[in-house]
Amino acid sequence: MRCTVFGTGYLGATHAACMAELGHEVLGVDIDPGKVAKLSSGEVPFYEPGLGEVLRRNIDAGRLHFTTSYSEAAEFADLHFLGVGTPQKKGEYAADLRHVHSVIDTLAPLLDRPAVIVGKSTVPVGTAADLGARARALAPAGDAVEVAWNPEFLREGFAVEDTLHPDRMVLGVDRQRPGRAESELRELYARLLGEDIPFLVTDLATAELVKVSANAFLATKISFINAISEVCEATGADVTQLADALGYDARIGRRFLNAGLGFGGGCLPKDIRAFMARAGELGANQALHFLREVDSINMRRRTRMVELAAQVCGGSLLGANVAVLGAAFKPESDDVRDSPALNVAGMMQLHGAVVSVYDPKALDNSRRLFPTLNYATSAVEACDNADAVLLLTEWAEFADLKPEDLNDVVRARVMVDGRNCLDAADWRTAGWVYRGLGRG
Ligand SMILES: NC(=O)C1=CN([C@@H]2O[C@H](COP(=O)(O)OP(=O)(O)OC[C@H]3O[C@@H](n4cnc5c(N)ncnc54)[C@H](O)[C@@H]3O)[C@@H](O)[C@H]2O)C=CC1
Ligand SMILES: O=C(O)[C@H]1O[C@H](OP(=O)(O)OP(=O)(O)OC[C@H]2O[C@@H](n3ccc(=O)[nH]c3=O)[C@H](O)[C@@H]2O)[C@H](O)[C@@H](O)[C@@H]1O
Repeated sequence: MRCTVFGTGYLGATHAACMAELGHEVLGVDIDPGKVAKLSSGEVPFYEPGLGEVLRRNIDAGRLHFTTSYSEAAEFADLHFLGVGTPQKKGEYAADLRHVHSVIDTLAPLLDRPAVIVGKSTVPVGTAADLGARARALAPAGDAVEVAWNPEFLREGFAVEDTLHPDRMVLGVDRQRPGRAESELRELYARLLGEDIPFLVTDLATAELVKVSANAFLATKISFINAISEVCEATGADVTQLADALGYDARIGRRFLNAGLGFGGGCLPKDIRAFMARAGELGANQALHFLREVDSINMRRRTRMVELAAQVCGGSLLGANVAVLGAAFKPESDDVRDSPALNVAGMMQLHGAVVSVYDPKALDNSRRLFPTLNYATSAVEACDNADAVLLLTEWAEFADLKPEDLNDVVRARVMVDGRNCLDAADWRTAGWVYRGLGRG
């Protein structure tokens, strides 16, 4: 089969490469010529484990190409995926849909034969129906253009794995109109679905809500354990052992109960806010009030970390040398969008600390976002003469750090473990002051 993918960022580049991996002919479309040039040459313009190999294998096979040309895309296929960004609007909670609208407004007028547009982006409920009306009005093919919604659930750092082995496939279709989105996607995903992966077909609104509800639940689970973490801090209890004990209950499960600096990234924070905004527009805002608390618990973790850093530096950050290990919003990613680690680093600098940041993959993106911070090329360099070391993103190389790696590097043996990924006893035995978030 042939398909296009509009938007070749973290989601779209992965989707395009993986659809080619399934044996299809794919054309990725982006308005960023730099990104298109890099992808066309087999270079992934961001860090995503394993994606480079899939990209290059399928470019070499002649199945995968990238372009900035919408007319080329309209000619190339009749199945078009939409994977552009839906960031939070400046100064509002609502999602910014201008990129989504731009794809439809530019592509639809070129559609002079039947076509299926399948949304992957995370959008407020009701968007898909609106885009369908918009596309049918603009397309020469009129009602022969169908808009469906197939939300994406991939996690950064596991994007290829999650795309090729999803937990489930969800497809929303316009129940008012006969269409071929379901048959097209069943054919496109056939090699995936063979692994008895559930394929749920529903209406457009339900599919849109499944996605935002999934992210809202995940954010809620994280803020739940971080709320409990605040109680643990007040009682000297250990939230990591508490989470282990909760996780043995199959109804709760241990995953996403890691207390620490909380959630960031280009999705969870914006998606819960957009969900609240949309619910408000629909008159259902009471229903999602709890998400306000989810958001504020999450943001409180960051200010708590800054307080803790000041505490361990003798009560003030003024003039303190602070090493920050981790800048990406999570390990195995270079994504610094709403990174809790960088947010904390920036706040500490504002409090007068001299901050030195190291991250295995996210330094370039960090420099662009926070140019005034100091950046190191290794953990040891970042910790040189440090009054405190803050572990804020749990990269494996940081979780594997031993006290002897840093004993003679720092000015004061103080470790603040923002992701509770170190063994407190190891560090305390080596004479370090060790503080976790919610670990006594
Ligand atoms: N990043 C992730 O792990 C996941 C993201 N999503 C959702 O997917 C969507 C995209 O997210 P990301 O890939 O992270 O965003 P991104 O910002 O990395 O990529 C978006 C891409 O779209 C391009 N673009 C913008 N306007 C365009 C247009 N008119 N035509 C063609 N290309 C255009 C941009 O140049 C950029 O390369 C969002 O709605 C997000 O919530 C869903 C699941 C996972
Ligand atoms: O819509 C999206 O973009 C995606 O958002 C999340 O994926 P992602 O943001 O890539 O990363 P997660 O692994 O979910 O982590 C999100 C944040 O939560 C934090 N987190 C995660 C787990 C945990 O136990 N505690 C915790 O603080 C991480 O550090 C990170 O900052 C969802 O997990 C994906 O299913 C979804 O497709």
